[in-house]
Amino acid sequence: MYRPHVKICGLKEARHVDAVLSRGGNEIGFVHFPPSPRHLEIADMMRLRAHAGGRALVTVVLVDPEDDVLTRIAERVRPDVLQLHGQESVARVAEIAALTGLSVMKAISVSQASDLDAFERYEPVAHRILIDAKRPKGSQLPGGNGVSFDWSLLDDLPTRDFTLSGGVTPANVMEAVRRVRPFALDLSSGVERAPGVKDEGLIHQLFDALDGADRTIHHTSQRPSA
Ligand SMILES: O=C(O)c1ccccc1N[C@@H]1O[C@H](COP(=O)(O)O)[C@@H](O)[C@H]1O
Repeated sequence: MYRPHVKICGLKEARHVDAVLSRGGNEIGFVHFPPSPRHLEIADMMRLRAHAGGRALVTVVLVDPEDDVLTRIAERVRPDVLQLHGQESVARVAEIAALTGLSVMKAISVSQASDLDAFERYEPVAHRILIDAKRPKGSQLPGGNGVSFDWSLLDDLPTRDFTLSGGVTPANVMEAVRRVRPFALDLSSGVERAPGVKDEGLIHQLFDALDGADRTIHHTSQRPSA
């Protein structure tokens, strides 16, 4: 039976952390990037991290972070994963992993097949790769824009060991699971009623959809072959 690892990102309130964890979410993400409507200061991330305890992986999303920010976050928030969502080079990703001793998930942005060349370049230095849509024109944010990309571009990737993000919602999550079959899914805007405002009802709708997917895939795989 297959259900992807689920990360819900951009959480700002304990009640939303609880909603995600009550439905079996595997990973929660906090954004530390001041232009984002989901930005949290270090003290807020520490509070929510303590609230989550060991119930899920905790990830902090950063965009081209300086060493002093990395050190403060590693020491004070103590996340399990750092998500690097900026223009960090391969060498810089390796440096950040060594500096912090944390798992690093590098985001790569895709709008055409050649963008996936980055996958092979980052794979040797990043513990995980996240594949997101390119930012739309005019957006200040490199992620969290609620836009997806053509998932058929992923058909030729030789692995499913990546995190799919960008515009995943309760309405299309089943299609993402069936079409792409990624190790993990990551979403933020899809469970919000406005930018940066999570909606408990949408969080439940997402997991309801995934629970339905569980059953469908299980039945199909149990069917005896003719
Ligand atoms: O969510 C943000 O505000 C954000 C800011 C800066 C970098 C990344 C950000 N979010 C990440 O973007 C993707 C896709 O989000 P969405 O579901 O399309 O809204 C996800 O990985 C978030 O972690």
